[in-house]
Amino acid sequence: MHNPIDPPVDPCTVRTRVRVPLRLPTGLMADAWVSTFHGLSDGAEHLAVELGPPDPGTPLVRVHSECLTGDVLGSARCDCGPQLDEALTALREAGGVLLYLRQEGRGIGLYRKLDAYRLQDGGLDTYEANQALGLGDDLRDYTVAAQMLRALGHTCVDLLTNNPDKARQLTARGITVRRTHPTGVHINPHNRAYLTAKAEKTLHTIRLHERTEKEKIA
Ligand SMILES: Nc1nc2c(ncn2[C@@H]2O[C@H](COP(=O)(O)OP(=O)(O)OP(=O)(O)O)[C@@H](O)[C@H]2O)c(=O)[nH]1
Ligand SMILES: [Zn+2]
Repeated sequence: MHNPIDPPVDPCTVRTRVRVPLRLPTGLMADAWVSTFHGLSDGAEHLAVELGPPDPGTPLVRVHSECLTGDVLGSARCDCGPQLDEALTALREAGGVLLYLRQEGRGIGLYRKLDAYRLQDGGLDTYEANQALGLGDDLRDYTVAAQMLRALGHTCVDLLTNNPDKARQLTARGITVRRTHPTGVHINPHNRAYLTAKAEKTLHTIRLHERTEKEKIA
């Protein structure tokens, strides 16, 4: 877990390494530029993707934690895939930055997340499963997100998230969060219990009474 009394890491040690265009298919308004970094405090290969109109002033920022099962494979056990799609659309329109953080499984890694899924299929919720594995509820530290934003020249942002801890940690790391925009609610029968646990235990701003069109029909 993030420790609020950790001293801030010197942001001047972090700088972009390369910044290259992704060469998106035409028709998507503008290209996306992907940046890598030198000196990130956890040494992992996090990515920043700048989208939409350049120089948007206070950029819209999505701090997205890696979820291979949801982002890439389309798993409906969580809401990560639809959140990523939604963020990419919003960023293309408004102009902003996606920070794609390599924090799979809220920081416990892919294999242990799948261990946790097995425990959840036995009746534990997402946090109880982490605890049964001897792990904290959420191991994510967003120091690297603050470092990446500073290296890109952003110290004031609008944040797209339902997770209050992201704004709290960024603020503690010297980034001004001017506004927080909630993401949409992407509920389905397979992720309802997961989203309920997030709303009740970690106070994610998710309006659970909203039902998907599919659920209304079922
Ligand atoms: N340990 C664990 N990690 C999970 C589980 N389901 C999704 N994740 C991971 O959780 C991370 C996404 O976190 P979420 O809590 O869904 O959302 P958030 O990033 O806190 O908040 P938002 O900004 O609103 O999306 C990704 O790294 C996923 O791999 C699970 O059941 N157990
Ligand atoms: Zn996910």
